[in-house]
Amino acid sequence: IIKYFGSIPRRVKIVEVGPRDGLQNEKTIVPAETKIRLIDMLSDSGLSVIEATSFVSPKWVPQMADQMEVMKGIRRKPGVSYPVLTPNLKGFQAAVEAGASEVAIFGAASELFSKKNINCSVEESLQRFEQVMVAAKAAGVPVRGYVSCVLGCPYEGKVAPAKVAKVAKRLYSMGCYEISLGDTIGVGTPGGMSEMLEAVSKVVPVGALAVHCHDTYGQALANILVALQMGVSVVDSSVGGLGGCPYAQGASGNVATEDVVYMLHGLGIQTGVDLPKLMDAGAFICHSLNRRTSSKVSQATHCKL
Ligand SMILES: CC(C)(COP(=O)([O-])OP(=O)([O-])OC[C@H]1O[C@@H](n2cnc3c(N)ncnc32)[C@H](O)[C@@H]1OP(=O)([O-])[O-])[C@@H](O)C(=O)NCCC(=O)NCCSC(=O)C[C@@](C)(O)CC(=O)[O-]
Repeated sequence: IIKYFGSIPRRVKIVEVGPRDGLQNEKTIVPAETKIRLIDMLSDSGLSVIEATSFVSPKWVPQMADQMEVMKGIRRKPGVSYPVLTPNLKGFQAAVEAGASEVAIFGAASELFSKKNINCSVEESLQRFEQVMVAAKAAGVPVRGYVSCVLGCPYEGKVAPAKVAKVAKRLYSMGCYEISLGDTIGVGTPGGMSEMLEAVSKVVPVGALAVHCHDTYGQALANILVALQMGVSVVDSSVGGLGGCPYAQGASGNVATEDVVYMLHGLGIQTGVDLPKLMDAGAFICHSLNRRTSSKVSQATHCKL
């Protein structure tokens, strides 16, 4: 199959963001033991990166206030990393205290989104991230970088690829080992995705890029396929298609991990993920939230039962 898809990778790393991005927007507080069980089920499914929680202000995101309990409660599987979000030095220090061995800083290509999400300008955020980076380097903690609003902003509308490239380059230059490009509100199309990736891959090696697609307009899988064709081999997704950013109203969940895995396996791409076990994790969390899964693959499979 692969010959029809250009330079599509043979193996893809999936970064599971369900326990963090998936749950951060839930209005009812999800008990820490449910989050811990979810993370353990996800690691049992073969996922190698599971974003566990975030060390942000509990006033801003109350759902993540149990970050310490979650980090202490999970069963750490060898070979699996459990990164956490840290917006500033305070968050970084708390994360390390909780035993985090990898963190992520999160910036945006849009000024207004940056202000709404982390209460500072893009430039101020990059200065804060520099401080986190210095501390992380001293502690030997790898840092991933996010850029939000790469294909559109809920407050500013269209975002120019050059703006995305500028922030991505800064994060990469300060030492992030990977830059995740977030279509925060899921407005992108394959055309916009390819244009944006073309601009970013001129300043950050494509091997250090990840895509993070929300599925608001039903374009996420198509956008991911384009990214794969352009050489990207890291994809963020959320089990059950849970999620949304509390500071991006109207944004639906991330693309469902089950659907990404199904597509990748159909392309002959290895992920290391056991799809039935992953679907069990999705069923567990959707049942706990009393919610129908947004994964098309899980919906179709359950219809057949
Ligand atoms: C960044 C801040 C903290 C600035 O918030 P601020 O109010 O400007 O912070 P501050 O430095 O002025 O401090 C105010 C209070 O917050 C406390 N504080 C300060 N820092 C921390 C911390 N790390 N952990 C816990 N507490 C903290 C600090 O101690 C103080 O407490 P008080 O004296 O009032 O009791 C705030 O805006 C915040 O927490 N924002 C997080 C928002 C968030 O988590 N959004 C969702 C994640 S991003 C996302 O989902 C997008 C992504 C990554 O998935 C990709 C995509 O889809 O695009």
